[in-house]
Amino acid sequence: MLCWPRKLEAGKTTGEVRVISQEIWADVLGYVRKNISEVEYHTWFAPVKNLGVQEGSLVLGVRNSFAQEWFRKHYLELLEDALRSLGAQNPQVSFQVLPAVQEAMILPQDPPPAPPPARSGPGPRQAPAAFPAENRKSLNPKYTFENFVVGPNNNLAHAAALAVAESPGKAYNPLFIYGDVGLGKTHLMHAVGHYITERFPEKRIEYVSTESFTNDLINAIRDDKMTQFRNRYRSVDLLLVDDIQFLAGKERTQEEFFHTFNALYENHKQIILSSDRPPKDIQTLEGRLRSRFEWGLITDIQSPEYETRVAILKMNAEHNRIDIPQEVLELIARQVTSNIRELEGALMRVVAFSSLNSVPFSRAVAAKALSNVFAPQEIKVEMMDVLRATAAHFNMPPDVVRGSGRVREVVVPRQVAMYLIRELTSHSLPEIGQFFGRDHSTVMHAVSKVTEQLGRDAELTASVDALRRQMQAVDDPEEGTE
Ligand SMILES: Nc1ncnc2c1ncn2[C@@H]1O[C@H](COP(=O)(O)OP(=O)(O)OP(=O)(O)O)[C@@H](O)[C@H]1O
Repeated sequence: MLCWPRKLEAGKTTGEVRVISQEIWADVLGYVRKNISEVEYHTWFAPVKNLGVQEGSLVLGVRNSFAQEWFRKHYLELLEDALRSLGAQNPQVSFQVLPAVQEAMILPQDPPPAPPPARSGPGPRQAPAAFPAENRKSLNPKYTFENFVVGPNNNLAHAAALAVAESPGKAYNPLFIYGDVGLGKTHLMHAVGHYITERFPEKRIEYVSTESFTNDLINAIRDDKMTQFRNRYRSVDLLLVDDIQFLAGKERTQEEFFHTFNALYENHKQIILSSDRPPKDIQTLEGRLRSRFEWGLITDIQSPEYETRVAILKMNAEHNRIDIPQEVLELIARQVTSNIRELEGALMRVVAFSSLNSVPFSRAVAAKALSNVFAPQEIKVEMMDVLRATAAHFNMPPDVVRGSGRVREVVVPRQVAMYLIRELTSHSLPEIGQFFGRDHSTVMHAVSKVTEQLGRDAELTASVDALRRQMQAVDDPEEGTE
């Protein structure tokens, strides 16, 4: 059966499980979609609701008993394969017929069963009801200033965005933010949108990618609806345009955008543009547009340094109510260095892996979860790793194992930890002694005591074996973690 951590089972109705299982669900849908026809996918999978994990099984809500039977017969294996591809060893899936009311209640929280987007910008998520109806379509509720971690890599862009949010149309117009993929340009633009929406609910905001702007224009020309097109873009108070570099080489779109820009600018409406490069490096961009892009403020976002990456992971984990040790976040932050979207993906991968295999978070588990995606780094076993793993194995806090207690329940884990540190690290007896606040002869005694018991005491042998396997997965992420 598919095992999930007890923590998750216990809280199966909480947001925590839903968040985790939704991450898994999005991947499952991606897998399914690759393996069946589009018609089949839309007929059967689009209406399915992910109900989360219950008693170790991924529960899917279907519309009626016919669909339930159909899924059991035709898609069970495919769904199990999908979970296996995510690292589940004994996947289990079950189907529940949804009462009409429940179905309606679940809808707003579920991820859209859409195909993976060509570029992973903000998805078409549902926004809280408090959003003004017009703006909510285009702004991602997660992309707010509160959820944006400020570091040396982005503090100028952040300050400029905040200034614009406080005085739209007055501070810097246009604000031009550039930087590599996945570094937070869209997030900052949306943050300005949210800020303005909250303070001035009557203001109209339009967020659009350059690609959508181009497509809208093509459709408007085709359908003879240029007036509507112009009204739409020229009547807003804040225009956010993503990936403006894609204007390059599109003369008609550039022409139309030029007039949109002028209309807004002359009326003191705020424009924010994002791009992967500064205006001067966008080839085949008309000079008059380039110079307008340079009228306001041009600011860039760089790759985040280590501390900012850890802070982003921490905020993400807290946001999703995932209790994950700092050292695991640090490992992920060392593994993924240049793209925040990938950084968040890596965190979710570790969460899904640990959840699907019912193993607690640890550096070893994180290394294994990420080994297929990122080149495995050399991860050395440290004394602290062994102490933490041993303490968790015996269900007690690390400080107690390292403390002065003399009862057998504490002494055995302490001796096991000393034995494993001696075996798995290159630390000397005095160093290990110092780590435990003891003399080297105590460590020597512990090592010989455990050696003596191995093979004789089945329980102790099983504990040492399990911990050794877990620790060795740190050195060799390809090793099993069970
Ligand atoms: N400083 C930050 N703090 C918290 N989350 C961030 C930060 N920067 C980026 N992110 C997150 O990283 C992900 C990618 O960010 P975003 O989509 O804004 O990148 P982008 O620069 O617009 O990328 P692209 O060029 O692909 O459009 C988002 O989930 C966003 O919330």
